[in-house]
Amino acid sequence: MPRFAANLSMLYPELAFPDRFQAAAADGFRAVEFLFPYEWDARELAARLKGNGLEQVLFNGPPGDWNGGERGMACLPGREAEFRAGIGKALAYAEVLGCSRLHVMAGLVPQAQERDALRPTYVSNLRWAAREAAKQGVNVLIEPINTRDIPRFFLNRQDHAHELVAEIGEANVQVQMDLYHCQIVEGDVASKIRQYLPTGRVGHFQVAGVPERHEPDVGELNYAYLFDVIDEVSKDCGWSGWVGCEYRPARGAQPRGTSEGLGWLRGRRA
Ligand SMILES: O=C(O)C(=O)[C@H](O)CO
Ligand SMILES: [Mg+2]
Repeated sequence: MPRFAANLSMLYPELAFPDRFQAAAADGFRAVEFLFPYEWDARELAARLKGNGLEQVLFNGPPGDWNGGERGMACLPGREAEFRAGIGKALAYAEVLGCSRLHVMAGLVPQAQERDALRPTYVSNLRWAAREAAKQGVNVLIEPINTRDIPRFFLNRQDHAHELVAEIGEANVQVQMDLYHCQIVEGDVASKIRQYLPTGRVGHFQVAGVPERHEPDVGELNYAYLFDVIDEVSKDCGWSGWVGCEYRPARGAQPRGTSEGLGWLRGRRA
């Protein structure tokens, strides 16, 4: 059975962020992920994890000016110093949270620039981040994201991500395979799991229904089937990572809306 982690940036929206740890544990989760922890003290978050018996399995590096529309800095020439400072900050959080996966967002292709022209900057930034992360046993993850949600995002396809991982050439760089984005951009999701999971280069999965990004049992993807594929391939190749539940509960911020939407998970937990 896949192991499922609650994404606390999206689940339990009716609760204050620090209270979501307890809610996730009460719903039977043993692990969590979230996007950005930086407005919270790392020690306070570590205490929430410990107090609720939870493991932190993933979070994101600083994305640049998120409210101003930025979605990462890794591909942006001229932002290297800020990128490196952000990785330093993220790794300090990773240490305190005991987290071994860091998602580094690629960033947007600036207007009037070609994606390929940004590749050297992206590769060199990721290589630097990976070497820093390796010093504390952290894996750096890169995630293809669909361009409907994030227009002009640098990284959209699984094949592009795996090509870049090979070019970066560091053992601790892996792909965060978000099946929601994968279905929107390219489809053929089960075949892609079978193609990429055995390579050892998939570090984490994330799931959500398509197209609304609600619970996995809402929408066009058959997750019961896909979880069986992950199970089957994992057994063959010895993969033992996590599946992040990164969706917006269909019942929105209604009290207990997240918990009531977890029916899809019943009987599926490792
Ligand atoms: O949007 C996603 O799918 C993510 O996983 C990012 O971390 C946030 O954009
Ligand atoms: Mg994702």
